[in-house]
Amino acid sequence: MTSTQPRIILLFSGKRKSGKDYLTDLIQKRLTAEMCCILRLSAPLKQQYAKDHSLDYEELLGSGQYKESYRADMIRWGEMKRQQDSGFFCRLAIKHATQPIWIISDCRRMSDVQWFHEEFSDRCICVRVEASEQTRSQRGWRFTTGIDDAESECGLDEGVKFDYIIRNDGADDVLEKQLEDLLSLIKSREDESNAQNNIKPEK
Ligand SMILES: Nc1ncnc2c1ncn2[C@@H]1O[C@H](COP(=O)(O)OP(=O)(O)OP(=O)(O)O)[C@@H](O)[C@H]1O
Ligand SMILES: C[C@@](O)(CCOP(=O)(O)O)CC(=O)O
Repeated sequence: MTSTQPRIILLFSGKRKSGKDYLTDLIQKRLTAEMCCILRLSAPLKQQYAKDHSLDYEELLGSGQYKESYRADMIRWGEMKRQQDSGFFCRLAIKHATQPIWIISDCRRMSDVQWFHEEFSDRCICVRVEASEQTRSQRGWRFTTGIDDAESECGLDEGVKFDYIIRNDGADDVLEKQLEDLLSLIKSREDESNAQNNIKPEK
C-alpha cells in the first residue's frame, strides 16, 4: 500500500441524489486539495467494470443517466468481488492517497464502515447526507426496485452511529451553517489527534 497515514477520515454515506458528491466537493474546496482528497469506493469498481464491458469510465463517474442505466449490473458485479474480499474496493480506493484528510464519498455497506474503523480506528468521522424524496426526485432520482430497496442503498440505514447528519434540501444559508459545524468538528478531531500524536498544528 503506498498511501500515507491519514489524520482524519470522513466516511460519507447517503441515498442516491442526496448530494454526496456535491457536498464532498464543497468540503474539499474549503479544506483545499492539498490537505484533503476525495476517494470513491466506486471508482476502482467503475474503472474495472468499464474496462471489462467496454464502457466510458468518465461517464460512469458522472451523475447522469448513463451511470444509472448500468447501476444494477455494476452492483451485481461489485457484490461478486466483495463476496470474495469485503475490503477489496476500500484498499484500491485509498492506494495513492497522500493528503492528511481523506473523504470517502460513497460508503454503502456496513463492511465499508467496519473496514475503515478496523484499519484507522479513532480517525473516522461518519457523516450522513439526507434529502427528502421530493428533493431527490427534483435532482433526477426515480425509485427503482432492486436498487433503492437493496443493500447498496439501504445497507447503512440502521446500525451506524453518525457523528454528523447533513440535511441537504434546505436553503443555501442552512447548508452553509451545517458545513461550518462539520468543519469545526473536523478541526477539533484533528486537534485531538495532533495532541495525541504530539504533532504541532500547522501555522
Ligand atoms: N445543495 C445543493 N444545491 C444545488 N444542487 C445540488 C445540491 N445538492 C446536490 N445538488 C445537485 O443534485 C444532483 C445530485 O447530486 P450528487 O451527484 O451530489 O448526489 P449523490 O448523492 O452523489 O448521487 P449518486 O449517489 O447518484 O451519485 C447533482 O446535479 C448536484 O449538483
Ligand atoms: C455500483 C456502485 O458502486 C455505483 C455507485 O455509484 P455512485 O456512488 O452513485 O456514483 C454502487 C454499489 O457499489 O453498490
